Formats: sequence, C-alpha cells, structure tokens
Amino acid sequence: MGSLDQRMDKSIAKEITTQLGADNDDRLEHLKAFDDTKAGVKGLIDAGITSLPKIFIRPVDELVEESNIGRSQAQVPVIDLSGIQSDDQRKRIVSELRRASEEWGFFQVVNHGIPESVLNGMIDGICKFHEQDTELKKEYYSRDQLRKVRYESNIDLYHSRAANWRDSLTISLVACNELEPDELPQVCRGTAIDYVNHVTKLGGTLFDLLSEALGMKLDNLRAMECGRGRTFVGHYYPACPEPDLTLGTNRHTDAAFLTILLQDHIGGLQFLHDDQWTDVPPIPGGLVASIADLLQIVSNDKFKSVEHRVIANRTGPRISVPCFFAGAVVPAKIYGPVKELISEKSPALYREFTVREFLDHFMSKPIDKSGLDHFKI
Ligand SMILES: O=C(O)CCC(=O)C(=O)O
Ligand SMILES: [Fe+2]
Repeated sequence: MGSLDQRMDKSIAKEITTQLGADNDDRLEHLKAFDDTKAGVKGLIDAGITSLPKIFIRPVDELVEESNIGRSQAQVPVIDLSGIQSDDQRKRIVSELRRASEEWGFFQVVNHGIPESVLNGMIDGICKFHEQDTELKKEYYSRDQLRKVRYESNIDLYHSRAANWRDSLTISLVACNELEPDELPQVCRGTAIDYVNHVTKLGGTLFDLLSEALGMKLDNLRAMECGRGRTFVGHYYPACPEPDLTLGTNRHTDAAFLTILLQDHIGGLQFLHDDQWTDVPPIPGGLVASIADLLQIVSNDKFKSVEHRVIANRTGPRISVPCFFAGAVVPAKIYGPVKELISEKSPALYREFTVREFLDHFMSKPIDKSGLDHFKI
C-alpha cells in the first residue's frame, strides 16, 4: 500500500467514481470507465467511496419484484461423506444425495477428505490475490474467455442490467487438463494447485455417487467425462456501503454439471427453495455442492439446477471459490439425456449438443435467464 502507482490509482478511481455516480444514462461509458481502471470493485473501495456508483444499482422493477419473494428458514441438507468405503454408509450417502438432488438442488458436504488447511489456504490465497498491489493484479485483467488465468470484475459487465459487487480471478481448465505453476499468480500459486487437485478428486467421487443416485449402472457420469473441463473462480466481495441496492451475484443457474463451492465465514449465498430465498450458512470445513444445468439435462429433469444469488453485505470482504465441472469441451463430446433414463413413459426432454454449444449459448444470454429452454425438445 501507499506506492506512487497506488496513489495515482486512487486519484483515477476517485474521478471515475464521481463519473459513475453522475446522473445521466450513458451507461456504456460508465461501464467502460470502470472496466478501464482494471482495479475492480476493490479499487472503488480503496478510493473511499461511501455510496453506490450508478452502474451497480439494480433497476426499480427488479427491486420491487424481489421484495415479493419470501425468505425461508429451511435447512439445506448436510451430507456426511464419512465411511463411504463401507456398503451401508455408501447406501445412506447415495440415498441422501438422491433426495438432495431431486428436492433441493443444493446441499453441503462434510468429512469429504479435503484437509481444512487446504480449504483455508485457498481462501487466504484468493484474498491475497485481490488485496495485492493493483499494478500486480492488472497484468491478469482480461475479458478474453480463452485465457487460462484471468482477473476481471463482472464477467457479464456489458450485458447485465446492473453490475455485481464483486471481482473474480478465474482459473480455467476447460480446454486443457494441466496447469503449470508459473501460469498462476505468485501469491496463490501453491495453495491453488493443492486445492485444484483435491477438488478434482472430490468431483470424481461425487459424480460416481450421483450416477448411483440416478440408478445408472454402466454408463456412469465419470465415464461420460462430466468431471472434465473445470473452471475455478475466486470471487472477492468487498464490504458494500449500500447493500440493499445491489447484489454480490445476480440470480442465475450454473452452466455446468456440478458446482463445488468453498465459502468463508461471512455468508450471503442463497438459493430458491419452494420459491423462497434460502440461506446456505457457512460450515467450517464444509463445501457447498449444487446441481447445475447440464446435470439437469442429462438426468432428464430428475435432478434440479436451482437459481441462486449472493446478497451484498456491509461486512467484508467475503471470499468464495466455486469450481464448475463442465464436461469434456476438447475433444468435444455430445451430451443429452442419458439413454438409460429415457423410456416411452419418460421421453427425452432435451436435444443433444456439445458443451461448447451450450457455453456459447450461456454467454450470449443475460446471466439471470435460464439456458435450458434453448435445448428443450
Ligand atoms: O459466491 C458464491 O457463493 C456463489 C457464486 C456463484 O453462484 C457463481 O459464481 O456462479
Ligand atoms: Fe452460481
């Protein structure tokens, strides 16, 4: 902190903050000015803003609609993976997983085998990345989806109706399997590699359990390479001066098969259950798992991909690290409802497609609109 560059950044960010707050609707210009700082939402906070720049304020119709959605006290299922090697315990786990995937779409897993030190190390590494000198972060700032490692604020900045109060570091293992250590930012290099390896393994375990939960025998999800094409995203949600006017993450479903998410102790993640926002409270050592769009499709709607969001908070920063398992993108594999799950009584609800086609469609639509309809028969 306090270098000349950083002080220059602060004065630029202050100027931009004033522009962003200006009462005119030249939104694109404001978005570009914000994007050009390459300092993200964190940069606005560093510049000392005390009110929300206009680009982050949600449209009135959305705020009104939102106020009609209730809050639920329902408890998201917690699945204990201990004893998974024993037949009895595995049966219990599979049956809990089936219920959670059919009725909730969201659940937490504990005793999953990833040491707490690895989880805490990842949270710490992501926090350090976002809190390092802006000049060091800037070299990673990019909107090029093909880059393996990139940092940006709001992946859908130019498409959404209101920007989200968060910055993100993306590590994409979609087009390749391997990650060279020096491709990663130095501050989180060791911890990120450790975490990626552990979560990749846990993903394989969960896909096997989910195959069993779907009653599949031979053609299981692991064999379909659902666990390939992973994207890890290290979100940083700074403390927000006016949390009621914006969101940390807009409501959406995930464009993947499965998401495994690590969150710190702050909280704010919510999903829709019985049409009400339901909290996913942080559990020390636990991980959140959720069914995403592609698993809803291959399961022919047996499993549900549910909408979720993150509320903004006066307290922060909040760190979360979702890993999206998106299947085999390269070489392209064809996905659609699994043959074993379709019959005369239960015909295929979706057509076949490649993940690339799915992801391209996902990126071309507003993030808060479901991508599933496009592939419905
Ligand atoms: O930060 C979170 O808890 C959720 C983020 C999320 O839903 C996403 O990145 O898709
Ligand atoms: Fe999500």
